[in-house]
Amino acid sequence: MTETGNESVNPVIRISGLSKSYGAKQVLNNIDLAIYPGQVIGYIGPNGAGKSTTVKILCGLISDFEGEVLVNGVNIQQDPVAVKKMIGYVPELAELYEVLTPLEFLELMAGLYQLDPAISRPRMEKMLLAFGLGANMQQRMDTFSKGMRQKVLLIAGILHDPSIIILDEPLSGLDANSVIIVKELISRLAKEGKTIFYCSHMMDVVEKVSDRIVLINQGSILADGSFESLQEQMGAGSLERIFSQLTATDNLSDTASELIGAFRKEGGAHE
Ligand SMILES: Nc1ncnc2c1ncn2[C@@H]1O[C@H](COP(=O)(O)OP(=O)(O)OP(=O)(O)O)[C@@H](O)[C@H]1O
Repeated sequence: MTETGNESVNPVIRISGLSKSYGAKQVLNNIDLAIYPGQVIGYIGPNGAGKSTTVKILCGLISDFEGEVLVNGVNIQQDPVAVKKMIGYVPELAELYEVLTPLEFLELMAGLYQLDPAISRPRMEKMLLAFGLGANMQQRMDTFSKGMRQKVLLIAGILHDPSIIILDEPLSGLDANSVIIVKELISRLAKEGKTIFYCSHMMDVVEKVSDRIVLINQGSILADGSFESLQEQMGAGSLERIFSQLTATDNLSDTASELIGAFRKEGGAHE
């Protein structure tokens, strides 16, 4: 399956022969991937496939790997600081310095990115308001719900207006209205030419927001293309179905029966 997107321009991210082992365990196996400006990449795969490891390498958090990663032509192993400035990373779970208010935390982040307060302050206030956190700007974050924290993380990740945004399960804990806002935000950022690398297990959302889906399993790319092209190749309707066709080793219905069976005594009586 092939890449999609504007291949007449240089890729924003070029990954060549990327392999990574933890001790004796190889978790990424010779990955090649070229990602183009404005693409929304849905990066999917089963638990343990190697998604977070790829993301950590792209964000410069893991530097001991084989192969080459170029971000806008900059080699990440040679100049990780330059690459970090181009990338916004929104992790699923992160330390938020919970004794701070969202404004204090975002100002700290803006300082790390060396942003001009005249630009960053109104930007963070507008985003907090848009996410319905206007009344909580001066409230310590240890009183925040999971979804409220996730919104602050999201704002922190895009505050410096990066050209590449890496989102790791960004919708985790968000309510239905906030999910709509984030999906809309992703599509508008992509229209502005930003490149989005979106990791998620929520197949229905990946199907809708991504214009290119890359599926990895056991550290290798199994599929790469638009949702429509994957549908055509696999003869399957939903991304959930395509995912399980490509990655499930067992019959999932039998597995569910086994799990239910674990709650029953021999002979079928319920505990
Ligand atoms: N620091 C580490 N030390 C040793 N093994 C690790 C380490 N981090 C990850 N692994 C292993 O590498 C493999 C890939 O992990 P990774 O976190 O990249 O998967 P993932 O696709 O993000 O999974 P999930 O969907 O469950 O988050 C797994 O087998 C995991 O156990």
